Amino acid sequence: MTMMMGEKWAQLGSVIGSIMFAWAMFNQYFPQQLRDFILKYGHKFVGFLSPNIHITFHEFSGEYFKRSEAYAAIQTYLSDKSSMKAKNLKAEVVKDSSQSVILSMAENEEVTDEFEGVKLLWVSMKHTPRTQSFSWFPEAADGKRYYKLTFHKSKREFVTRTYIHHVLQEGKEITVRNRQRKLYTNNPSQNWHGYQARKWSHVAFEHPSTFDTLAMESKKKEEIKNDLAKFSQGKEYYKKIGKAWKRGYLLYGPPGTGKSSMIAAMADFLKYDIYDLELTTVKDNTELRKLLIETTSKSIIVIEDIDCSLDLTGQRKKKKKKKVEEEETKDPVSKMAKDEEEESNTKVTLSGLLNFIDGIWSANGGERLIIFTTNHVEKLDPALIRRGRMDKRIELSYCCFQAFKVLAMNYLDVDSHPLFETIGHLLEETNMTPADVAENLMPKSLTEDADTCLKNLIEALETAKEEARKKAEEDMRLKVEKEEKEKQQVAQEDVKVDESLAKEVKENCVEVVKG
Ligand SMILES: Nc1ncnc2c1ncn2[C@@H]1O[C@H](COP(=O)(O)OP(=O)(O)OP(=O)(O)O)[C@@H](O)[C@H]1O
Ligand SMILES: [Mg+2]
Repeated sequence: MTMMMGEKWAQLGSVIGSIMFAWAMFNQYFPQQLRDFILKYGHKFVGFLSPNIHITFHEFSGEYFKRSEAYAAIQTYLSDKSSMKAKNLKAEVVKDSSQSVILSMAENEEVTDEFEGVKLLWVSMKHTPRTQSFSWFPEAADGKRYYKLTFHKSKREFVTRTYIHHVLQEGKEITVRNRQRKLYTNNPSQNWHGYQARKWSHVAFEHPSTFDTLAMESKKKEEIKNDLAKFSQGKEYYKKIGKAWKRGYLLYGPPGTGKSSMIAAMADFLKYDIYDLELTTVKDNTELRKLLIETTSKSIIVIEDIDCSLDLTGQRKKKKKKKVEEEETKDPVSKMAKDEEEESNTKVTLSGLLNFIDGIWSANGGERLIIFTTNHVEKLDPALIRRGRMDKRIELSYCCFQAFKVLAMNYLDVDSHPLFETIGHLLEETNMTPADVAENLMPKSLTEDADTCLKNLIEALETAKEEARKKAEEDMRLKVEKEEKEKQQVAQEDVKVDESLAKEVKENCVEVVKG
C-alpha cells in the first residue's frame, strides 16, 4: 500500500516536472509575439470545443471610470455565498456598516452557485496591466478586477434572463440589509450656507426598539407588520395605480404609550433611514420643500407632536386678524405693506405640508413613509387626517394584558407566573402606560427577582387605581358643586326678572289709572 502511494507521488512529481520544463522552454524559445498568438488562439480553440459560456463583469467601466453597480451587487451577493463556501477570503473593515468586517472572495477564488437547479461557477479575477500606467483611481491602478461567470451553453437564456437579474436584485437587497441606518435631523436654515453646509445632519441610528420588544396586542402588531411589508414590496402596484410610492401613518395616544418606540421598530423592520423633521425650526413652506426634496428614498419622515409644532389654526386666526385690520386701516398703501410683512412672516402652513404629502416630490424615487405623532388626535385639523392623506391611523393606548406579557418577557424573562392573573385584572381596571409598567417591572437592584418586581407592579397598579378613584370622586364633587352654583345663579336671575316685571306692570297700571 505504502509502496503504491510512494509510486503515485513519484509519478505526479515527474508529471509536474515535465510541465514546468515545457513551460520554461515555451517561454524561452518562442518569441513574445508567437507566444501571444498561441495563447490567444489556443484559448479560442479550446473555447470552440468547450460547452461553457463565460460572462465577465468589470469593476470599472464606461466613461469616467464609474464603479459599476453590477460589480458591487455581485460582490455583495458572492460575499454572502462565499463566506460559507470559499476558503480564501478577503476581509475589509468598513466603518459605515453594522457588520464591521465584510468578507469577500480573494483573487482567483472560485465559488459555485446553484439556482433553480442550474449550477454556475463564479471566479474573481484580476487583470494586472503590463505597463505601469498612471490612474486617478487607486483601485483601478493596481489592476482591473472582474468577476467571470461560467455556465453551460444550454443555460444561456436562463442565465441572461433570470439568473443575473436574481443576483443583482439579491445583492442590492443584502446591501440595504447590512447598511448602517441613519437618523437625520434638519439644521436651522441659517446654517444652510457656507463651507460644507448641509440641510440635514445625521448620526448612526441604533435604537434598540423592534417589533419583538414592542408591547401591544399581537394581532395589531401583525397587522401593522403586514401593512409595512405590503408597502415596501408595492413598487409595481403603486406605479399601476398612478400614485406616489408613499404611505402616511398617524400614531396617537397618551405620552409613554410607545409612539416613538413604534417608529424605531418600523425603521428596523423595513431597514429604512429616519428623517426627524423638527418643524419649529423651519421658517416657511419654501424651506420645507427644500428639506423634503433632499430626503432619500427608503426613508421614514417623522413629524412628532404635530399639534405642537404646526400652528394648525394659524390660517384661521390670520384671516380674523386681517378683517379687524381692514376695518381699522383706511389707507390702502400701508395696508398692503402690512400684508406683505405678514406674508413673509408666515410659518409653515398646514396647506403647504399637505401639498407635499400629496406627492409633490414623488418624482425622485418614492418609497417613503410619513409618520405624524400626537397626544391629542382631537385637536388635529380634519383635513390633515382624512383618509387618503393618512393611510393608516394607529392608536397606542394604555397597557393591556397582552402588552404586559411582552414586557414581562423582555424585562424579567418570565412568560407565566401565578401573579399574572391579578395583574391582568388590575390592568383592566386601571390605566397605566406601557412606559410606567416597564419602569415598575425593571429590577431596581441586583438582588431583586421576578417575584419582587411583579409585586412592585401590583403595588403600583393598586396605588394608581386608588388615585384614579379619588380623582373621580373629586371630579364628581366639583361637578356637583358647579351645577349647584349654576342653579343658584339661575334662581337669582329669575327673582330679578320677576321683580322688574312686577315693577313694569305696576307702572303701566298707574299710567292706565292716570289715563
Ligand atoms: N408599547 C411599548 N412597548 C415597549 N416599551 C414601551 C412601550 N411604550 C413605552 N415603552 C417604554 O417607555 C419609553 C417611552 O416610550 P416612547 O418614547 O415610545 O413613548 P411615546 O408614546 O413616544 O411618548 P411621548 O408622547 O411622550 O413622545 C420607551 O423608552 C420604552 O422603553
Ligand atoms: Mg415620543
